[in-house]
Amino acid sequence: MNGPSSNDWVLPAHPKLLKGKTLAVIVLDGWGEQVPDQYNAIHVASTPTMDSLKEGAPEHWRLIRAHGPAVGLPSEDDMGNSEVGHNALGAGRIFAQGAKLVDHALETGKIFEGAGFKYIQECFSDGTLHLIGLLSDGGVHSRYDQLQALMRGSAAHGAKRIRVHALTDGRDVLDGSSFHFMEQLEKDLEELRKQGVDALLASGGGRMYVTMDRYENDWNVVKRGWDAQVLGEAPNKFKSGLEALKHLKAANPKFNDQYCPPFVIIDDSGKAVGPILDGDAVVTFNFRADRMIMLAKALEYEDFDKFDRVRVPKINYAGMLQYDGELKLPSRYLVNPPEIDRTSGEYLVKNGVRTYACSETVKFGHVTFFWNGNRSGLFDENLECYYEIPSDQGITFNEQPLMKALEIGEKARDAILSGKYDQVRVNLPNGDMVGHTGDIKATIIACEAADKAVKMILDAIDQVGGIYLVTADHGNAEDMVKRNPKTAQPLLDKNGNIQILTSHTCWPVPIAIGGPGLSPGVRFRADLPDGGLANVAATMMNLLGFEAPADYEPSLIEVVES
Ligand SMILES: O=C(O)[C@@H](CO)OP(=O)(O)O
Ligand SMILES: [Mn+2]
Ligand SMILES: [Mn+2]
Repeated sequence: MNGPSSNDWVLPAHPKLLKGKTLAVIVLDGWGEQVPDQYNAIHVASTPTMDSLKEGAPEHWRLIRAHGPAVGLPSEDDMGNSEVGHNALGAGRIFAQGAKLVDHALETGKIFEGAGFKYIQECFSDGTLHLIGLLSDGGVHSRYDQLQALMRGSAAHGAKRIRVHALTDGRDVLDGSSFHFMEQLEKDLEELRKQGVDALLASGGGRMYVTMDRYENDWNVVKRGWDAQVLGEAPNKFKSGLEALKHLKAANPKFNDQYCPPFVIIDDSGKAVGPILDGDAVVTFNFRADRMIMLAKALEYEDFDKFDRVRVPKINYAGMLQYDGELKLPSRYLVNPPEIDRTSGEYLVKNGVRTYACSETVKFGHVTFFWNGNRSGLFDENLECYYEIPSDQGITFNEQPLMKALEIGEKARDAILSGKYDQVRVNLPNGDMVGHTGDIKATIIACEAADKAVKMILDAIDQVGGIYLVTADHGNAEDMVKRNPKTAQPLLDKNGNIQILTSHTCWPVPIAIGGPGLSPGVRFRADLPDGGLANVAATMMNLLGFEAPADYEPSLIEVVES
């Protein structure tokens, strides 16, 4: 759909709510609502500010859906994630997301008829098809069944030589599950070999240490992957993926899937079996954008100075999707991305709303790029300021659970007090980033830090007579163990240890509104019990004094006579 004509961008004034109140929009990353037990880090943490907001229920505090179809994912079993969560928050409508679009393209076989695949296919007669991505069925960045279908379909469509470059997960799925996925991959590759396709694993490494950095936090991560995938070089060399994982784990008591060191697979003569060479085809098979963009740049850009690529092979490269609509990156892709248009950010800027958005690097793109429908950059440099606080590099965030929460709080406070902005939007990463480490103690500290940052922002809103809207993009820190779905009791592994959950969850997230600028008659409607993240954009527009576009999901608030 094309954008409306310039007149259509005008949002009508809300009949009852006035413009001119500063609105703080706070997104707590990975902050859901779940049973209050010892494995709920948010519950255990001292979070007086968030607790006090809860007292406003049901008129000023409620829960909203942040997973599954409510955010455009295939099923109720799909946990939420930052991409789909911030897309829904910013766009005010539910778009079928990457996971679903790829499923459809594979089920119908359309993926193999598209221009992207045809481009890849050009290399099949003489070159190798390389598939790089996350080995997981988490459904956040990739899914194993999609990789399977892509390998089989490519073979059926003429690929003679396939090399997989696998990134182990342990973040969207249980730590340790890389062994299971690697075993499955090796079986599937063997099956292909039986059918006459020369199919092998070529390299591997853990997602957080190899390749899948985001927002240019640490190019070394991408370089490690480049060396293994393209140059066929890594400090660790093995004959098979399983052998690699077993050895690396045995060698390091702290080994985990997310931080597995890079390795390459070698043949009997000690030569890497699958470096990327001139004339090869490459597909990055993750559907999610943020953690593939840096590699896409390294693979596609002629001018590139982020690290020494040593050798830049002439390849036909396609992403599973196009990851950045504004940069048109990558230029070739197998499946069209969701066309997220007319986002609230674009509307608001066209209606003169001045916006300040801030987070630290690891989540900076969430409140900007994802919020704006996977679009880089500002809509209007005169009305917007996006501020990035550099994240710590090279650490797992349980080592530094405070992260930059207080710095984000300070920046937001200053932006609010400056009077220069109508909307001040932040993402507070702590619950999520520390929750992903599986370290419960550190996650508790992380949640306390996020709560303090919320307080700083709410205090500033108090001072200027503004309004706040506090919510989250999906669950994480509220549930740190894998549970028996029937009893909710923690599940034990074969050694009798509690299984730690490093992933997001399917739990709902809170939303709270308030502040001295909130009209007394404003309250959450009772007739939207299934409301989700996509209902937030219209709510924000109302709080800023506008009616939302007619096709946005309905606002969560109503104004009653008080
Ligand atoms: O770290 C990430 O990439 C995901 C989990 O895979 O988390 P989030 O969606 O919160 O960014
Ligand atoms: Mn998130
Ligand atoms: Mn996360």
